[in-house]
Amino acid sequence: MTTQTPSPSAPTPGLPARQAALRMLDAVMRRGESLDVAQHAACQGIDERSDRALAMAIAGEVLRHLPGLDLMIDSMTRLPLADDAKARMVLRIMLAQTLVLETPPHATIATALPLLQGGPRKLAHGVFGSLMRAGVTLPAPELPPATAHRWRAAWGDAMVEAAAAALGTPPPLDLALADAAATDPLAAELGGISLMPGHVRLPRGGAVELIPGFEEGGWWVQDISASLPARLLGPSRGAHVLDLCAAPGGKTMQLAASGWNVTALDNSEKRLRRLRQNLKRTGLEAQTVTANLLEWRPDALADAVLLDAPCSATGIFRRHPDVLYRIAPRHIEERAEQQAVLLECASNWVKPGGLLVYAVCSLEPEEGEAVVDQFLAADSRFEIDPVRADELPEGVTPDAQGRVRTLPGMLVDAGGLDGFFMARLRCKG
Ligand SMILES: C[S@@+](CC[C@H](N)C(=O)[O-])C[C@H]1O[C@@H](n2cnc3c(N)ncnc32)[C@H](O)[C@@H]1O
Repeated sequence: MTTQTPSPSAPTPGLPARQAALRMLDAVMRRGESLDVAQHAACQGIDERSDRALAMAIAGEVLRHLPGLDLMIDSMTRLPLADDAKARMVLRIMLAQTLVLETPPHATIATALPLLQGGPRKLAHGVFGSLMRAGVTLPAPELPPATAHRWRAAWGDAMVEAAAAALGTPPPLDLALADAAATDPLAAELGGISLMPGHVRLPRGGAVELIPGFEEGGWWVQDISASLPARLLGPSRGAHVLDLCAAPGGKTMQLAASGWNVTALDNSEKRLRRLRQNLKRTGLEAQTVTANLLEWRPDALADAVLLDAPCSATGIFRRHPDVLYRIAPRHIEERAEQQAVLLECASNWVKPGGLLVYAVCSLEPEEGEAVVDQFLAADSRFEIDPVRADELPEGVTPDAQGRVRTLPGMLVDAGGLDGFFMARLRCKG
């Protein structure tokens, strides 16, 4: 048997995944890109799916645990490393690898230290080695101070504690079913639970394509919170609904499955392609329109309009912890301005007596409650159509005005849910 020694120019095995993780983190923290977008460029040239998944896992875990990792690093340096120092980021990667992903320390050193080629490798090696010898363990996850401060002011201490706990808990995988009657059999088959008809929750994510029934298309992945806005329109017998800002189509599929005649509009052709693929897989139907909502006119007023407006997406921080580091107050302000304009536009396409549902997957009241309050104060054509408790899963209740706000801390024993805001408005007859 011969042993092959790697040629001196061969890359260290495992290094490309760490390089990609470093590039992704740089894109999120410096350029404000989302991890999903950053992943594409950062993983160029990495062929193995498992390496791309590892890069994503490392970057995600760094973001999930960042304040705690920084505390450890700072405990071992005489002077704190600059926030954006490469050595700090590499140390974060090393600690996340070993403490979260359970890579043995020697393998972490071999695969991550080369990221500091020509830089302070000795320092990083020393800090990491000292922390390992001290037997450090991972502290409980924490929100970044700016987010914690903002959410504490909006929702109180208990919400901030619940959000930090949610950050450290792998979120479950929710399936939305085309046929609500199939709920119990599917839950039994997949070993899941159901919180509402048409909903099945599996304990955690994984390769969705490998879940039995994926090819048959009887369900799609959708957090229970994200399924609530379309549920507020109820079933229909072919009435016309405009699903505005529709892609990739979770709500389009719900509406089509509930009997609505759906026109699904989005300004992103790329995202609409995914919507069409989703419709094809599930065998559901909708007309699709690629257009900027602000420049489009429908042929006729609709019986109902659903506006799932673009937002900061801070409500999905459990699955996308990068939002915690990308979203600043100025982004929230910009989004809120855009949402007000989109809501005003969408309201013009509702028939008298028809319904308008406004929704955002944001935990910022400026993008939810405030947008609807402002709209109603300026537009006397609409009034709130209060949501009833029996339209929601047990443990989620409408607010005093009949709007719905889902927060970390709700349904915790069942695995929690994403943060959403939604309101159902009626166009006065
Ligand atoms: C929150 S996502 C929609 C998610 C979708 N409703 C679902 O359930 O799968 C917001 C969408 O708004 C679209 N969008 C943003 N600005 C738009 C505009 N001016 N006109 C049309 N679509 C827009 C984005 O491309 C994005 O797909």
